[in-house]
Amino acid sequence: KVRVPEGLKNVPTLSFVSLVLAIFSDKGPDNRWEFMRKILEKEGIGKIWFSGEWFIVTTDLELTKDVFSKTDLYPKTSLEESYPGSLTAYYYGTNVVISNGDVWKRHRNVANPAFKSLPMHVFNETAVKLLKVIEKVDNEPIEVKDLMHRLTLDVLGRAVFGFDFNNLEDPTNIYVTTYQEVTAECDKPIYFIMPFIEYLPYFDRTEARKKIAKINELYNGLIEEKRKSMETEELSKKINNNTADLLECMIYASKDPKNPMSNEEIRYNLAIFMLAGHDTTATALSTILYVLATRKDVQRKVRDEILRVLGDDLTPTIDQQRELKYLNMVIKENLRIYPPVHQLPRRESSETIKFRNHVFLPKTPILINIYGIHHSSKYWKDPEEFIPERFEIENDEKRDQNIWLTFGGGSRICLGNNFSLIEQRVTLCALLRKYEVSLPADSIHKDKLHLGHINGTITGLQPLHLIFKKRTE
Ligand code: HEM
Repeated sequence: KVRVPEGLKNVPTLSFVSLVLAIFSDKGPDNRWEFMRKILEKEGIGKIWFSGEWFIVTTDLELTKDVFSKTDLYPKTSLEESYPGSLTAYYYGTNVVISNGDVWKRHRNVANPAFKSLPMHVFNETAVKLLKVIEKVDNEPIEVKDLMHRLTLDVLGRAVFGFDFNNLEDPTNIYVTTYQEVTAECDKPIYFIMPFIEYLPYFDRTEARKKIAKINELYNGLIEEKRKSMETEELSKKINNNTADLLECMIYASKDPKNPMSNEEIRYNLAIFMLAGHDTTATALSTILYVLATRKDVQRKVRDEILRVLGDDLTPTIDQQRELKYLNMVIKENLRIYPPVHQLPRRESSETIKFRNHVFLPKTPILINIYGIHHSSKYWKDPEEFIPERFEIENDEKRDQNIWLTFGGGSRICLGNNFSLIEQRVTLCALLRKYEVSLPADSIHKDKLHLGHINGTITGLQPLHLIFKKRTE
């Protein structure tokens, strides 16, 4: 498979060695963009050899729009097809993120109502817990990447299936550590670069499978319990008074004979919601705190707005969130400059496709490079500058909507975008009201923020210490 297919011969080649070095030295998407920029800004498309196949990497908007609108022509690749019998396929199975056609529609129909009414009390209460943790280390550097992961795991556990991981107060409890071990094992890059090694006895992942069994036991128990509550009408009551968690909403929606869903399918969706919502929002919150710590003028302006809109409240209502116009622009610009999903999960052509003077044979893998689109000088003026005003309504409306792809696009757009935005706003309001944020003078990030590698889609971050100094109001 190393031989280049005829139709891709005239697509410029991107460096496989640079990519592997970037992955193993824990470099972020900014580093990859550096070695891809020249080709992608000029051609909009490049090819790279990876895990035994030639991939198309693109920042071209025409191709991107096609991928979003012609989902039958560019379906996602199932985990079982990409990595048959792998640990990742075993844990995440078929779910709303990785499925196509009628199967995807059924999953989306069941998951969709769950994201319509979000549990504000979970966001608010977790923000208060966060403040208590920070209070204990007042005015000393605290590692924010880990702290934000603890926060987002707690929020997800409670909002998705009513389970408190309690990671903020007790980061060493067995559910937290098992969950972290499972996700760390699933993300190990070596199994993506050389998927075949998973089948060699030396690399056997039996221990990891046992850990997955433990997490699955938790999920299965909760699913069973909630199915039972459907029989007693308890679940209907929760749905009617908007206190159901996402799992309860899914179980309720799967009552519809048009969208049946087995316990196993629901479990795969729980696993993928945790994946989709955990590192992503933690990265978003960490990078925005860095931005606020290093741009005191922005921090001051955001805080002034929060104090004006919220009055004496600690956390904002949904109506108040709409009024936080400057904060919303800062959030959007942060998500442009540091997109937590730097590359969309792989699609592949379902038939032969002609694109310009190239030919993609069926099953050609295609990756949309979000980081590249967000940082391309073809689409953005001064792309490396942090300018929240880009998102003032009049500027935002004039722009092609496909150049800000933080949450993807088309019918596969992120289901949890509001979930994450609300979580970010609530957390930031509580933090900025109470604390001044700054970067220690000796920080490794003093010249620029050093991103990192989590996996092929999600952006990581090097440890980031920030100082939270209590404000005197
Ligand atoms: C800053 C935070 C987040 C970012 C940047 C993000 C980004 C994305 C992106 C780019 C996609 C499109 C994937 C594709 O087209 O292949 C997506 C899909 C999805 N996201 Fe998010 N996401 C975030 C938070 C969340 C949260 C909190 C949840 C759930 C609790 C969630 C659930 C989903 C689901 C279920 C899909 C699949 C939608 C579908 O295919 O129908 N996301 N997300």
